[in-house]
Amino acid sequence: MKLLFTNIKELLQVREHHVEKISGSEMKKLPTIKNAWFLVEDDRIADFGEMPNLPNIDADKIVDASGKIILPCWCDSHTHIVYAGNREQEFADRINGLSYEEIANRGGGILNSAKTLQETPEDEVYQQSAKRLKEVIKLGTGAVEIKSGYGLTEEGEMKMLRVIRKLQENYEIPIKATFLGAHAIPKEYKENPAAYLGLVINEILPNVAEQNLAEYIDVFCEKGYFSVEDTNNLLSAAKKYGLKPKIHVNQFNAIGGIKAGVEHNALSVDHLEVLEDEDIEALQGASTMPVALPSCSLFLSIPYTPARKIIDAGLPLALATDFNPGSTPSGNMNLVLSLACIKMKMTPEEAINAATINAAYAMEIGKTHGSITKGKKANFILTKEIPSYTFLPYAFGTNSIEKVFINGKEVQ
Ligand SMILES: N=CN[C@@H](CCC(=O)O)C(=O)O
Ligand SMILES: [Zn+2]
Repeated sequence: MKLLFTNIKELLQVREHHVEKISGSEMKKLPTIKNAWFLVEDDRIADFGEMPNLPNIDADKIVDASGKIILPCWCDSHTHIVYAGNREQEFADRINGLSYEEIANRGGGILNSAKTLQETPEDEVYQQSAKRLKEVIKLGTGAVEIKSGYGLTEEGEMKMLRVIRKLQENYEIPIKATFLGAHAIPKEYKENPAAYLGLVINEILPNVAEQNLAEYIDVFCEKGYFSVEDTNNLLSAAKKYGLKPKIHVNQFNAIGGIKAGVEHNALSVDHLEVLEDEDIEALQGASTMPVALPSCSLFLSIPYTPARKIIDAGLPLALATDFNPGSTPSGNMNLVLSLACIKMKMTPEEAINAATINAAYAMEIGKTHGSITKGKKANFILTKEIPSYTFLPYAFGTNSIEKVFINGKEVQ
């Protein structure tokens, strides 16, 4: 099946060759072709170029994309899409003055979602999660990472990871699974948190690895959750099973988690709302991708990750949603882009690079996704008629997407 798009106003993120990641001032450059054609053959990007040079192509279908833009789908490298129920009562409690921390301390927060998850049958968790996945694909997301972490028992964590596996089997987009057993201390372990970490390391992790249910290991490295020492112990244990770290660090406090992550060759360090100079230093020269989650900052009214400080230090940056019931009940990457521009002062070019190529790096799918490159998977967005690509983050809250294509097929 050959699908040809003609008269495209602008084709974005065009890379002749695969680029691993984009750092520092390079992030301001977004390669594009104006007045372009774009050929998809089956599930792959076959060719592209400028309209005046369009060769004679025997296409099965031709789409006139006049006034419209084509760009690679967003890659969302940090989500908690698999969960049960919601936490809108906590949202109301926060409006009435309680903080996220106060809600967590009285047994709400992650523990609240863990209770609901444990009580909800696996198939029901699957149905609720699949609904969210379908919703975000329609919003232009063509790859997601999904974490466990609302089980907090062996049974609960395995249940979540099995749901992720079922999503992997039933959906065509790349889905990466992350084991986040060390997300919070269950209340039964309040007096003995070390015993819970022991359970995660000695019981659940080996089981997860044996059943090959996760590729990555995550931990909430934060005051009141897991210390840097806990993080080191968990990441060392996970390494033996071949699980690479992608970790939650520096959300509320800078306690040295970034350095620990880099020392363990973490694929990414995520959140970074609170960032000190030594954290930036730790990231210099590392292969670890910093990941910002601006819709979490919006929802919790916490600081935004200092993108300028990160990028101006020559580092790369990726953007993700953090879709979860407590801190970010939204999986809309388009909103993430707008927030990155409006609140973090990223240029539209930087934001698009962060949500495509760098995001693909943060989930190790860069060879097949994240750019318009011949041979890569045909996961792309066709916009409505819009004046320019800057309109995408500018018109926040407007859905500028006309169609989404996954593996060359239009998402219905
Ligand atoms: N910070 C840790 N975990 C999630 C929030 C979890 C929750 O509140 O349910 C996050 O990334 O924001
Ligand atoms: Zn998260």
